[in-house]
Amino acid sequence: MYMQVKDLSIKYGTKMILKQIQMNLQKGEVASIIGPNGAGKTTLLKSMASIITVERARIWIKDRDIRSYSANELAKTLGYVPQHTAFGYPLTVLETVLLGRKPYMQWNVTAHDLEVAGAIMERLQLAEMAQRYMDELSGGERQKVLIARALAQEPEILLLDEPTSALDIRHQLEVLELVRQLALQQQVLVVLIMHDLELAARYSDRVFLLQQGQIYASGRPEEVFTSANMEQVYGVKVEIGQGSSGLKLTATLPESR
Ligand SMILES: Nc1ncnc2c1ncn2[C@@H]1O[C@H](COP(=O)(O)OP(=O)(O)OP(=O)(O)O)[C@@H](O)[C@H]1O
Repeated sequence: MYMQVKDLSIKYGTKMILKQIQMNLQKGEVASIIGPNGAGKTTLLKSMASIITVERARIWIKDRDIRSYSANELAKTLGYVPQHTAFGYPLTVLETVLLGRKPYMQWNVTAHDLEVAGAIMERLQLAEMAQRYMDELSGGERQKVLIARALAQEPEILLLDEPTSALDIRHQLEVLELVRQLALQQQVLVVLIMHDLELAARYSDRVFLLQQGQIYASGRPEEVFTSANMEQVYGVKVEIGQGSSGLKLTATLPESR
């Protein structure tokens, strides 16, 4: 097993936020975490990224407790893109992407670092804005730069918290196609938090449905996206059909007819 979450529980004050989470994740798969607002998705992803430190050996990467990784080792292994990032000082797009190379650098940016950053920026169509400042970008452009920074780390695990939330439909598909390719071609493990259930179904090999800090269901998209699960967890009526590009979910409030 490549990455494991073993019996993870997390409390804020007296409130249990995560309860006995178990996940076994393989190399090369795209896994989505879904669930209603406040279910604990971000808390789970932050624990997996070691942003939240857990007290016991609950998160394992390649059979090693995540707490035994040095910061540098972890940055080469795992890239994490949060939902929101605050920038303390002005950086250009290129400088931001190059920050992703930091775990590999000695003193200076090498030609190879520039090459890696350049290739990723080309792939995400950011090359033309390389010299622009982050605070001059649109929300979607900024989101793509942060994904590019994580990719520049050349991580084996990519954890993305709602990576497509600020993107228009074309850029959503581009980013999701890109992560699927990374999983398929470079065997990267990708874990996404997604609110768009149809996109989650389409791009994930596996889905973890969270409800009030617990995994309510997990499995292949067609196993998890059932009317019963959706109604139970989201409190909506969902008709599930087969569209041309995957599952089609039509949700209605239970009281509406
Ligand atoms: N630092 C914190 N201190 C106390 N409570 C917190 C903290 N961070 C999150 N919570 C609470 O933990 C619960 C889970 O939050 P989390 O952000 O993990 O949910 P989520 O599933 O990602 O939600 P969303 O879909 O709205 O982003 C929420 O009730 C939230 O209010």
